[in-house]
Amino acid sequence: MYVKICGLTEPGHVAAAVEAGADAVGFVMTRSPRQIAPERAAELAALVPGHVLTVGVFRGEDPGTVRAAALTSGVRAVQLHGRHPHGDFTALKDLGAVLIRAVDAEADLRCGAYDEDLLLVDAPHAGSGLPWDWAAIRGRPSGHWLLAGGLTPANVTEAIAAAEPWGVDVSSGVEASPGVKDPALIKAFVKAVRDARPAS
Ligand SMILES: O=C(O)c1ccccc1NCC(=O)[C@H](O)[C@H](O)COP(=O)(O)O
Repeated sequence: MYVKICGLTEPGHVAAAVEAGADAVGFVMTRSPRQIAPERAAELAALVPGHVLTVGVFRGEDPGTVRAAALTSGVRAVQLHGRHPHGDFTALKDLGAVLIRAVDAEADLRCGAYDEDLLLVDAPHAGSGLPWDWAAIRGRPSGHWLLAGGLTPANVTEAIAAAEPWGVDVSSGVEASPGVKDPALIKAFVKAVRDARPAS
């Protein structure tokens, strides 16, 4: 099961995510309590070993703005939240980055429908930390997709069993306070995911 830890802002927290065994780490470069500048994301991304995917997170920005931030930060993946048109993904293809389409459960849940490489199915308000009815989408998303929204070390086992995702993503659930990650919670989250078995 793939694990992404999102909303990292500090070198120590990036190190904690890598050490815990995360597959991907996210840097939010859009309005958020976790927002960092592309230049700061570049400093953090430089600390991440090659086997861990660095992801730049955006919401509603035009492709030109996303492209500039992705190039400055050097992230290897771009995550677009909201109802971006197909053309926004097409316009970013030549970046060579992994493209992640992040949507709520009401959207088209076929991974690849917008030429994206990965789908992320999230709560209606990204980064809110609010759980939602994960079981309601069981069997609907296709392809490689990540479940997000209100996950914590305590509930991620249940969420995986309910929705049967390919991977999971967390931000608030591994924080001591909004925007401040807790290394112990990061470690506990990754361990819980590694120990979890999707329901058969
Ligand atoms: O984290 C944010 O504040 C954020 C703001 C705007 C767009 C996206 C954002 N986060 C993206 C993520 O991938 C989060 O990890 C995901 O929404 C889950 O968040 P949470 O419910 O806090 O675990």
